[in-house]
Amino acid sequence: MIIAVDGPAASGKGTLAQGLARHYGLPHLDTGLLYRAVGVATQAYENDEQFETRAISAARALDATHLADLEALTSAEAGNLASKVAVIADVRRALFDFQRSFATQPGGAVLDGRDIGTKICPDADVKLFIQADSKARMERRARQFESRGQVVDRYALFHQIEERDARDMHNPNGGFYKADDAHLLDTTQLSIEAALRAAIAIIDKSMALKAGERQFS
Ligand SMILES: Nc1ncnc2c1ncn2[C@@H]1O[C@H](COP(=O)(O)OP(=O)(O)OP(=O)(O)O)[C@@H](O)[C@H]1O
Ligand SMILES: Nc1ccn([C@@H]2O[C@H](COP(=O)(O)O)[C@@H](O)[C@H]2O)c(=O)n1
Repeated sequence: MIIAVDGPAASGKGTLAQGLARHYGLPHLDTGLLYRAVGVATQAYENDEQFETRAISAARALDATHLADLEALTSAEAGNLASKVAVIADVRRALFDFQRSFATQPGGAVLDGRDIGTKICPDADVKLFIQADSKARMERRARQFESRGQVVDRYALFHQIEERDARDMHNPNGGFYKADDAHLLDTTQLSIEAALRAAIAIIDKSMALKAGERQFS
């Protein structure tokens, strides 16, 4: 079974995807980490004319060793850099095969990102689009950073998240929108556990419906 989980920054899609992977015994890929790793590898060229070519080379050279330093990859700066390299068509092309072969491994997988249901796995068995209002997302991210001992400027963080969302939504090479067959799950008022229970209910119902359709076709 392939489960696609998409949604904006700090909506909780990664946490949810991890929980789903545990529940269904599937491997999980946080695809944002790939873009973050490319962004971090290209950081020194951010304001340089070589930025694009360096990002493409980094994407082509990416392997699992570049995904190890989670602390660096999950910083606000890495998220920002990720959304800058994510607009480059050849970067997306270079990362496509990695994501696609992860998704199509025997038994299936859970992938979370922005374009999983639309571009990477349009054939996913179940697609979830996770939503939460901007203030809730900012607060979740703020607490995440504070738990690492960082001092957080909530006003700046709110604007950073909105800016990144806007860049992602208007990315001409991205696919960040809710697929027609994706299930919308708003987690603004849901705890992590309640969001996971709601997602499992959606998936189980959807898989049961599909099994029923197969039986009568
Ligand atoms: N339903 C929820 N209620 C409260 N906190 C949550 C909820 N879901 C996730 N969180 C917390 O919010 C923070 C961000 O969650 P997470 O990393 O899963 O979001 P994300 O959408 O994957 O973010 P990004 O796209 O930026 O990687 C984490 O600290 C996580 O524990
Ligand atoms: N499938 C994806 C995943 C991510 N991106 C870009 O990477 C940035 C960081 O992603 P996070 O999920 O870790 O926040 C994100 O803002 C996107 O620009 C993407 O394009 N496609």
